[in-house]
Amino acid sequence: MSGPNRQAGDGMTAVTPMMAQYLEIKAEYPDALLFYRMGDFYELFFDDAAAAAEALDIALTKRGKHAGDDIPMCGVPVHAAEGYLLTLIRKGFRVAVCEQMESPAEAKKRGAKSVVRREVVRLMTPGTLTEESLLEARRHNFLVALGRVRDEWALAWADISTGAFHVMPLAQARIGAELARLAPSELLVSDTVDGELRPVLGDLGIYPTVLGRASFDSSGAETRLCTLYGVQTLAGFGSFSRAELAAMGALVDYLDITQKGRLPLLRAPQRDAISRLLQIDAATRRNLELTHSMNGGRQGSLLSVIDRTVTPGGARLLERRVSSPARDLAVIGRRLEAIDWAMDSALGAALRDKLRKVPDLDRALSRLGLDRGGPRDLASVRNALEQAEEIALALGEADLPDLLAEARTALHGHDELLALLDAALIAEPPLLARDGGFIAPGYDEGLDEARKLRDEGRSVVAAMQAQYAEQAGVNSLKIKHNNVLGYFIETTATHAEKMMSAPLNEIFIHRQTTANQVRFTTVELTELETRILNAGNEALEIEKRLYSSLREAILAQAAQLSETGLALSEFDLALGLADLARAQDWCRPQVDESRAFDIRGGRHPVVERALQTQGAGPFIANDCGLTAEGEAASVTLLTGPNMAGKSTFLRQNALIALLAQMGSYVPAKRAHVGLISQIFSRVGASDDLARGRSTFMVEMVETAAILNQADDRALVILDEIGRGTATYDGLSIAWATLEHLHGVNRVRGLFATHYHELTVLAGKLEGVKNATVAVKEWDGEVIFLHEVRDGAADRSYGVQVAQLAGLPKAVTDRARTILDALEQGERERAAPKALIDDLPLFSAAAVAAPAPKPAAGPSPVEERLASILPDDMSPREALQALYELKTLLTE
Ligand SMILES: Nc1ncnc2c1ncn2[C@@H]1O[C@H](COP(=O)(O)OP(=O)(O)OP(=O)(O)O)[C@@H](O)[C@H]1O
Repeated sequence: MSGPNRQAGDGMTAVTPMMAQYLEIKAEYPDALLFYRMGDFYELFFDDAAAAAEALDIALTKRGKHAGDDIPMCGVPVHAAEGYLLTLIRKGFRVAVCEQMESPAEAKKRGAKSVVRREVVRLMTPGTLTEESLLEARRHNFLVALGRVRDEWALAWADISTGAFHVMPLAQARIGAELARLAPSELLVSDTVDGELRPVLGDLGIYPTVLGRASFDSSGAETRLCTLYGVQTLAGFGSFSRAELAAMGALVDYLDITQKGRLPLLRAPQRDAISRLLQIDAATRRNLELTHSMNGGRQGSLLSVIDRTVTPGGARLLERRVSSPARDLAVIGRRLEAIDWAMDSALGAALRDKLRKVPDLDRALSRLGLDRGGPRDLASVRNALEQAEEIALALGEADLPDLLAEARTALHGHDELLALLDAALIAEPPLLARDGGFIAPGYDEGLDEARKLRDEGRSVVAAMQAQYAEQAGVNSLKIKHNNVLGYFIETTATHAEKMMSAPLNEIFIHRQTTANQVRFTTVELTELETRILNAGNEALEIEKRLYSSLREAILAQAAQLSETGLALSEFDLALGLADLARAQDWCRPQVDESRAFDIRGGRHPVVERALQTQGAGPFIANDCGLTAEGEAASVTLLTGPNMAGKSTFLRQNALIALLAQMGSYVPAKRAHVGLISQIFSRVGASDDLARGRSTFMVEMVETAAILNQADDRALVILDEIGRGTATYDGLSIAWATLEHLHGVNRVRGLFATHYHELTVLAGKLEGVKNATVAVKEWDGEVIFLHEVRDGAADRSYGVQVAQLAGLPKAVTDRARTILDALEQGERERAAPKALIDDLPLFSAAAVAAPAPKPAAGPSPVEERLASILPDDMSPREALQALYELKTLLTE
């Protein structure tokens, strides 16, 4: 065998003990980057190193060989690891953190070649974070699990950084909408449902974490949940379906895996019922920009303009309310009463000042629960309780509405814990318990004693320095301390000579000579050092013990403490919404069982805010009357020029409905909203090429969802449906859609369109009326008044708007000529009115008529249909096939 080959062969066999350990651990975490602790660094090897180096933009080096090849390596210092972890998690990686479980010295005791014992202590994933620096304070971080047992489905979700834990049974068709509501940071699915749900999840941009089916086993789930809560049976929490158990069990199993057996504090699971929530699907959420604007950020969303909360907990409560408005009159009423009180209360400003000082109680608790906290988290609990106490005191016996009266009760009851923390902690403790220095003097006698010894020792050092300086006759002599030598005496080389010769050399023992300095010690100094060290260590030990007992005391009351946290958030939210309502002149909506929808002087909160900040003139308030009579529908058909404000008007009414049902005041002079079950909002034709669908296909898929799901309590907002295709197809589809919504779904709705032909429906269908956004024409130009009035628009003003947009004058002049010619041609051919009168107006019934049966054998259409395999088609191919079928039909 030749030399080089032999060397490669050696490389194959010579796996170092450390590399063997690395490979063994790595094999357990194939889907995660392994942060392998080596001294002060986390090192990554092989593919992990390449991926991390690229993602973190750090140098990729190499270390040793494996199977004859260089081992790629990169590393990050432990003290700066959090920043790197944040980047990796944001980029979608999961990270297994592997620590050294013993010191190298301990390993050596087992034999010279022993490798330090290492273990993965935590698997970091986007849904299981607790670190302040890795989380957004004002947002939830939901880990969601989707369970299924036969035809039953359920979602369970938890935010381990706050302890929230919920479960909800749901129909398969609702999965997309509910996931859009929760916006999970991480979704767990079983490998058995993964494939089936890929399209839904893909649409939402969710890449699930796929677990084995054992994680979703519903009987194992019961055991896991009982262990988590330390109970014999789950009966005390309610009775759960198999699917709900499967989802909750998988979630707890995953926490067990990622937290390595250290389970977070989770509140008792709370069942949410879809029937109690206003239903909003994913497309509507996007379209109404509830918590994110179209460009993805929080800026420009409804949430961003209504958030006046002053605590992170309050902000998260608001996010929950905006994402999940209620459908329950009692719930809405209670929330509105809380705001009524906050509007009138003279205490408001004082309470908000106190709330501003409330730290993030939920997240501090969660870190303490996972034993990832520190003295600062203890102080957060103390500070929150202190403010809770002060707020309760300020409220006194004030007459509060139910919601806040209950919250006030939850503010109390922590006197003992507060007194304990108050006595035990200094005002501003350090982040980590490691170095001590957080327990207040006077709290623990033993600690005070040890600290005294340690500190006295330090003053003895100062005295000793003066004494030695005199003895040696060297004024510049200093006693210093470093981690290598401990305490030592230092002097310049010029004076050292004297100290190294008799008689001084009997006292001063030489330790080290550096470039300019010589260092000594003495017997006395060494003894003193030992005393200081011992006292210091003892103080540290005592502090660590006290830290644990304070942590225990807090955890013993975790459940009540999180109630207190929620109570503070309720006050914060009510006061925040009241402040907003006062500042922006919002009104209290009347919400009841009727089918009313009557808004006077309504405004769009986000557009109005934008106009305010740009100083671009006032927002024009508009009325909207969609009150439905009896069982009938009530639809307003809105026509008007481009840029007139149609979309704004449509959305503002959907937002007012949503705000009213989340239990907030609304941007209007007056608002009467009969309970709404679902809100649908669609905009015609926005391209969705990223998901491989044509503009028109998206529009139709979304319209289909509405026609299939809307009930007579739905509010439907359609903006230019049908515009993504040829004029007559579009008009026909818009026409039939409107008829269906009116006759079958019987919704309350707003329908904006450029098809002026549709306006004749107002005369034909009871419950459909016309409205238009007014403009003035002046000197050939349009002036937008943004006023919604009864009646239909006479024309589109498209050419004028194009002119405003800066199209060259030659083009707009030519367009005007063409438009005149077209309009004249149309008038001469046949009045469109005639065409419209011929159409089967109540075609919802006509559509239901059975299609004529073919005489014999399959028709070409049927043959083609039979050959289609929908599962194998992309949306684009499906659309193509649809066109083919249509052509075949006409042939
Ligand atoms: N009520 C209003 N008061 C003041 N300004 C308004 C009002 N409504 C809309 N605007 C302004 O007009 C702009 C255009 O509004 P919007 O997008 O709603 O028009 P549109 O009729 O839907 O237009 P298009 O048909 O071209 O989509 C808005 O960005 C806003 O600045």
